Amino acid sequence: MDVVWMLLLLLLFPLLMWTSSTFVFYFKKFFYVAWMMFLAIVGIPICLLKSGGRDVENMRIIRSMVRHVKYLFGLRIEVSGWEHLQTEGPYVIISNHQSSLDVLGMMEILPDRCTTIAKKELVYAGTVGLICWLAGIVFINRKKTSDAKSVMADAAKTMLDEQIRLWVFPEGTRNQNGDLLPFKKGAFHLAVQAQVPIIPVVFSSYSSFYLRKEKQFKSGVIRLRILPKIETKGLTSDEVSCLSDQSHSLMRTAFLEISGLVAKSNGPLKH
Ligand SMILES: CCCCCCCCCCCCCCCC(=O)SCCNC(=O)CCNC(=O)[C@H](O)C(C)(C)COP(=O)(O)OP(=O)(O)OC[C@H]1O[C@@H](n2cnc3c(N)ncnc32)[C@H](O)[C@@H]1OP(=O)(O)O
Ligand SMILES: CCCCCCCC/C=C\CCCCCCCC(=O)OC[C@@H](O)COP(=O)(O)O
Repeated sequence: MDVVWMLLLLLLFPLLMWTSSTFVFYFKKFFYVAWMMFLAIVGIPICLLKSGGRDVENMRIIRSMVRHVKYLFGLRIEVSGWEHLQTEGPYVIISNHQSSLDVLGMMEILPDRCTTIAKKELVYAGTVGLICWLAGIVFINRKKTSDAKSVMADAAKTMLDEQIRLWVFPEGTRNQNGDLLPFKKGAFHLAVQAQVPIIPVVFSSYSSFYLRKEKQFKSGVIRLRILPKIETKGLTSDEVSCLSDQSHSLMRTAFLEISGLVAKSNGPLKH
């Protein structure tokens, strides 16, 4: 009897994959999380053996372990502006944030000694949380601004002391509304406090292959554009809003361009 059920399931799986895009969506999402969890199980002992604990150098291990994942999902990543990452010393990378799939693009271009700022809930994400901690990810409590500010002020000092680069998602949350959300200020305070440049990175819209509401997850292309660095030397906290607006405007223009979208004067964005 068990064999009959097994055979039925084996037949049902390709049938569902062939006929139901909703099934494909849930299967791919499940597989993405499961595969990352599995990679983390393999990666954790490697990190521990190589560096003995929490160390930004562990990001190299994550980077090399995650690079093949795009092929499993039929995703192609096209990068432009590599030359803008040829910057010595610490800097802050800012990018838009659409989904946990951003990790794939991130690992495609992640410079050495670069870690990220993440919500504290991620540390509890099983093996993925543990490997994130081992790779020096800085966890913040978004609900307590004062705590988040002090963690980020410490990060500004650590960046300089230990020559570390930090990747921040200034929208502060995942967003797939076809445009950028207004930016939170933390990334810009961080760069000004450390007096380091900001390098904006823009991911094109995922709407041609990944739609959360419509339950669609197809093959597709992610365009990643690295923009020229923005210097912060000599700037003070008074200029943070201006810096944030300037970055937002540059990134929004690039986002629309690489996503093939046009902004209507008062209406929604259209392909
Ligand atoms: C091998 C297997 C691998 C497995 C796989 C591994 C994957 C390995 C990659 C993982 C990758 C993870 C990816 C995670 C991705 C996320 O978790 S995204 C979510 C977490 N990140 C963030 O939220 C970062 C952005 N947020 C911020 O920076 C926010 O500003 C803060 C710090 C949270 C504060 O938030 P807020 O209070 O809501 O907002 P905001 O309006 O910015 O600030 C309020 C006031 O405080 C001031 N302020 C803000 N920040 C500061 C500051 N630092 N200093 C002084 N004043 C400040 C502002 O200026 C503002 O004052 P006004 O200008 O209005 O007077
Ligand atoms: C105890 C088990 C919990 C299981 C949780 C599964 C964790 C995800 C596992 C594999 C995915 C690999 C990529 C992990 C990094 C993605 C982090 C991420 O995208 O976090 C969301 C955060 O940016 C914004 O969150 P909100 O949209 O504000 O909320």
